[in-house]
Amino acid sequence: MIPKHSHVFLNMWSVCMDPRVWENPSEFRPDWFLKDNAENFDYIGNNFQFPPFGSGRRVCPGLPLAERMVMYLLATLLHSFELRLPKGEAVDLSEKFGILMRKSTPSIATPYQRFRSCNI
Ligand code: HEM
Repeated sequence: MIPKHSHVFLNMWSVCMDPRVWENPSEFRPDWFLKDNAENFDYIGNNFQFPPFGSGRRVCPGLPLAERMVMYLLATLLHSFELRLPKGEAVDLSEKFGILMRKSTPSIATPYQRFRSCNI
């Protein structure tokens, strides 16, 4: 386990995929972040296990806005639209390494409105 206040330079992104920190890091396991576990995954920049917003002097200044809005935006989108892939296609989660981690195959999905009265 990496010490909480390590002064060793860490590559922020590789630590998110480090099996010493995360058991089976490539697995999609949203339960890691459920309420009971949430306090273990502080993301405000003091804990290097999970630094999605960076850390230190250049930590993301949009964190408080993102924290309030991302869940709301995502929930609204998923509530209002069903996203369908082209027939016969599956989502490919393989990654392409770079400054930003990208999907190696982009997914193209079509949003279908779930409710007739939906205005967004
Ligand atoms: C889920 C949403 C977001 C994520 C994951 C995110 C992530 C990041 C990360 C990783 C950095 C680099 C931090 C570092 O160098 O240590 C950064 C920087 C930055 N972010 Fe965000 N960000 C998000 C949303 C936002 C929003 C909503 C805003 C503005 C409204 C914003 C504005 C900025 C700015 C201006 C910087 C540059 C800070 C600097 O270099 O001093 N971000 N962000």
